[in-house]
Amino acid sequence: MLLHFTKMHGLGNDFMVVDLITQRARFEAEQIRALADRHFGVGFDQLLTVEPPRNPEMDFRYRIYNADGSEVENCGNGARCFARFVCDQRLTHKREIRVETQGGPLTLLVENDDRVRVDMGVPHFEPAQVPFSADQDLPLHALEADGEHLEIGVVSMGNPHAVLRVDDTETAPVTRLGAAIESHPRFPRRVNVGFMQIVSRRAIRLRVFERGVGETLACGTGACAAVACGIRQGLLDDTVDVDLPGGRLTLHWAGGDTRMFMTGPAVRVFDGRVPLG
Ligand SMILES: N[C@@H](CCC[C@H](N)C(=O)O)C(=O)O
Repeated sequence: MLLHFTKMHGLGNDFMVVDLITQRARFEAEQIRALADRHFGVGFDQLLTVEPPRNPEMDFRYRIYNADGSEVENCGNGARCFARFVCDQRLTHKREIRVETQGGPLTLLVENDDRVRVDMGVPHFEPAQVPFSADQDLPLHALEADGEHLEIGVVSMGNPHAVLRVDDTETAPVTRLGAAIESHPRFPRRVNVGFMQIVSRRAIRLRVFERGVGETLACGTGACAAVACGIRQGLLDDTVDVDLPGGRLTLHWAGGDTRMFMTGPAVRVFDGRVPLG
């Protein structure tokens, strides 16, 4: 059987997008790992599937799988590509699209200039919701990883994030510390790890070591997590430009129980077909 897919990216965080409304397939973790392989497969950070909603109030179900085959709760750059995909494929005529994810509902707003704005929901800092093992809900938690004493912010954007402040993202030990924190026993479901450099109250630089992938060129939920932690720590204003290795996202969060908004591009690269055994 040949499976149709579209290769897309959001700031270089790349995706294989599969329409499971007009075609049928089921993915095993091993197949996903083979498809994600950059030498022997299609090559991607995440596989995104477009499915009919289970909840009739939603327009679509949006499922996300990391390159290691694990299914995850949320993907911000993927959400923008998902919106662009369902519009381009004429699966909807709406410009405001409601999708259900494992991490909760998301609203995607397709703008006229090829950019997509996503309502990313409310950041949750309570350790149990991340999940992270800690007695108290603090802006910064002490963590020992790879022989270092670190201070991290933790937050759930539907998926788990740890945010570490660094002086310079260029020289930050992203691979070494990212891997140590990703699989730290205090994060029972593993974690995405952001390395945030504060440039001003309205601008940060960020590199993210993603759970189940490694370092990517951009991470949308990672950008939300860094800005949420930075605002909670009193370091940032409510609107922040986030410069990632793959480009810029703009984030807005008014704090507390308000919802966070992310704006950025979504690019279609090519369409293809692969055999699926
Ligand atoms: N690239 C993503 C996040 C994808 C999921 C993440 N690796 C996880 O395991 O939670 C984004 O843009 O948010």
